[in-house]
Amino acid sequence: MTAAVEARARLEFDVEIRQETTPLSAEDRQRALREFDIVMPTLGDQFDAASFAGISAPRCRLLANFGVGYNHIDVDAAKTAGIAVSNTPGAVTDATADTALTLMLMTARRAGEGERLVRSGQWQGWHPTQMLGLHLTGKHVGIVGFGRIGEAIARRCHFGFGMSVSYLARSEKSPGFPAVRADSLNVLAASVDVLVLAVPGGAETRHLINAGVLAAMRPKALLINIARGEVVDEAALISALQTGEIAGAGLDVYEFEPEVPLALRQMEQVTLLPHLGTATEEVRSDMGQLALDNVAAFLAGKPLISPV
Ligand SMILES: NC(=O)C1=CN([C@@H]2O[C@H](COP(=O)(O)OP(=O)(O)OC[C@H]3O[C@@H](n4cnc5c(N)ncnc54)[C@H](O)[C@@H]3O)[C@@H](O)[C@H]2O)C=CC1
Ligand SMILES: O=CC(=O)O
Repeated sequence: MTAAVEARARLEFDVEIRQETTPLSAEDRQRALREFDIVMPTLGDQFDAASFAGISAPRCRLLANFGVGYNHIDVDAAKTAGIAVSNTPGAVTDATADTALTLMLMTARRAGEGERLVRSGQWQGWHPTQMLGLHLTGKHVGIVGFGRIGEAIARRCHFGFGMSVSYLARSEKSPGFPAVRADSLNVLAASVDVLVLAVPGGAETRHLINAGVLAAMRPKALLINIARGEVVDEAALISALQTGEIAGAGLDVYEFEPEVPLALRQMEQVTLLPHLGTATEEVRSDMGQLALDNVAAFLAGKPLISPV
């Protein structure tokens, strides 16, 4: 956690701060539930049903997740064990939308490929048809999942790039700029130049983007994923990229994170980021402060600020 968050945590609570950056092991998770009143996990810490089942009387009463996505926590199993869950919505929205736009621009304009060329010392100089990419201005973007981040991406696309916006959502939205709700995922996939994923992870959205959806996309279209890796069938994505069914992809998240298949790493038309969505000092501080606000509210017997 950032220095400001750590300082506040130490000032207000009796804390143990884990220094390792690797995910908690099964043993660590059980110890955490057994020994602490409140645990602040993050996205690699798999609090699955087994983590709770193994403990008869956990001391833990709150999992104050550091992050908005909570697909790594079995919330039903936590609640059955008497443990509440909170997350950090809002704090992450703009930074994650910015990362989506970074991936869109980098992939559309072949920025990674261009940078690799310059770094290799092989660049021969400007010429009229060198490394031509996709002009995003005026194109059609489709957003899968029109929540906080999906809408923030759409706003950037509309106001920044004059793109037309369509989205897939469970209900009609009124974002304050033109945006059309699509009838189905396949209809959306077939009609856009860039398909951006902004749904939560979890069983309901696992492999939402499968071979069928990729086949529906236009050959010049790009897929951008800032959601969760498991939302995309990664093997199907690799195949779609290899056969030219789609033109490129920009990924911040991976199905078996942090493993990134060699096939993806070898493809020039793919932009790969190491889950950087919220990675700014300010945003990680805001996330930590919100997580601590939840802790403080919980300990004061007040309602959680952002319960899951
Ligand atoms: N790459 C990164 O570093 C980050 C990734 N994320 C991911 O982004 C996700 C979204 O975050 P927020 O926008 O804050 O959440 P949100 O809850 O505001 O938005 C998610 C939207 O997706 C919709 N949705 C869920 N299942 C759907 C489906 N099958 N079809 C269509 N719509 C569906 C929901 O109704 C909701 O409107 C998080 O759950 C997290 O997994 C969030 C922050 C950073
Ligand atoms: O992936 C990050 C999150 O906040 O969720």
